[in-house]
Amino acid sequence: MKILLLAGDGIGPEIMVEAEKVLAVLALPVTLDRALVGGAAYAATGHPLPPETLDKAKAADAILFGAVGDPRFDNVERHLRPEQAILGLRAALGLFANLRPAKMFAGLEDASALRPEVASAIDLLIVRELNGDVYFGEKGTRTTADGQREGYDVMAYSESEVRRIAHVAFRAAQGRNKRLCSVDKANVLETSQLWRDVVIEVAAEYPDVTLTHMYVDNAAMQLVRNPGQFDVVVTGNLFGDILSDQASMCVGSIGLLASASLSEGKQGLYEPIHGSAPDIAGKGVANPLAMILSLAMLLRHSGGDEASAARIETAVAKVLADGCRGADLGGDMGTTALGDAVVSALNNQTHG
Ligand SMILES: NC(=O)C1=CN([C@@H]2O[C@H](COP(=O)(O)OP(=O)(O)OC[C@H]3O[C@@H](n4cnc5c(N)ncnc54)[C@H](O)[C@@H]3O)[C@@H](O)[C@H]2O)C=CC1
Ligand SMILES: CC(C)CC(=O)C(=O)O
Ligand SMILES: [Mg+2]
Repeated sequence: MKILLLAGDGIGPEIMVEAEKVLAVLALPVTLDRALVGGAAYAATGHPLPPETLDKAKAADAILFGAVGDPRFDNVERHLRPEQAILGLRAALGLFANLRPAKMFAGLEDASALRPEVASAIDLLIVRELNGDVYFGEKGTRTTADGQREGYDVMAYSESEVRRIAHVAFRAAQGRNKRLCSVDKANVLETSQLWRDVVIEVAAEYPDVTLTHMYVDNAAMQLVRNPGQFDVVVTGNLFGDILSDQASMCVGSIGLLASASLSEGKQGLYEPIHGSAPDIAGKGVANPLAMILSLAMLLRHSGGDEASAARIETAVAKVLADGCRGADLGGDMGTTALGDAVVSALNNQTHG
């Protein structure tokens, strides 16, 4: 398997080092390559997603992605901002299905933003559509009749876009607890009414899955009130982006949530759900566990290597159960120490 490592900027390179250490311990028959992306690529080449990076991404079986978003370049033209690199990769590679699992790790209940007895029930999967919605609709600024500037971003979903993400979500629910909650804003948005109609059509093919619908404002509230009610949640790009950051604090930290971005084929991009965290970049305190868990998702989904994925997840669970905590979880372990702890847990597995 050819894996492309795109560390990016901010904390991206710091956490990528820890994932590479984990990969080295597993000693798998993989070929690694690297390329610049985001702020690092913009600084070196004047573009956040240079052609050579895109070519390498297209040729890879899987991409492990750190993060992009460098405030030094916040004021460059929008299409050259570091964040455009990840949006460009998602579009160019057809990565329409973003899987964002959130599960409570044993022993971490005290770190949740919720009461421990509420948090302990969390085991959900957000299936976020990743190629459409306001992020990819027509956008711009125009002048209103009364001479003001007005910004606009068109929210649009076609039937086929909704259908293909609905199938991913129903299949995921079949492999879990057979409950799917579709989150929309169908009381207000035409896009959401079509979304809901198509999801209901697709449901006919999955009679073993119980489908419910929830408005996104209620979903945000229910995620905090009673997150244990959710099994699989399917939603659009914007709502999924927001709800998954919220879900991360329900299980303790944004530094724990991994994701897989999948296309119709076997290729996938794997990244933590968080961004480049400029406020802590360079300080050695970023939590690398979401990055390491993203590697596990890569090995499972693109590599078909369930055993190695499970080993990594078991090692991370062990490290957390042993009380290892970074600053985000109220502890004092740095990025390197946390990566070392996972490596050590993996080595101990190997040696019985
Ligand atoms: N896929 C990507 O590369 C993404 C990029 N971004 C970009 O990242 C930049 C920063 O965005 P923010 O809104 O600040 O979101 P962020 O997710 O980077 O950070 C939000 C907060 O969470 C903390 N945090 C994030 N990851 C952490 C980790 N692994 N360990 C400990 N603490 C962690 C940060 O220190 C910060 O206080 C922006 O330029 C944004 O556009 C945001 C989300 C995703
Ligand atoms: C840079 C953003 C478009 C990405 C984001 O916030 C996310 O995918 O979670
Ligand atoms: Mg986000």
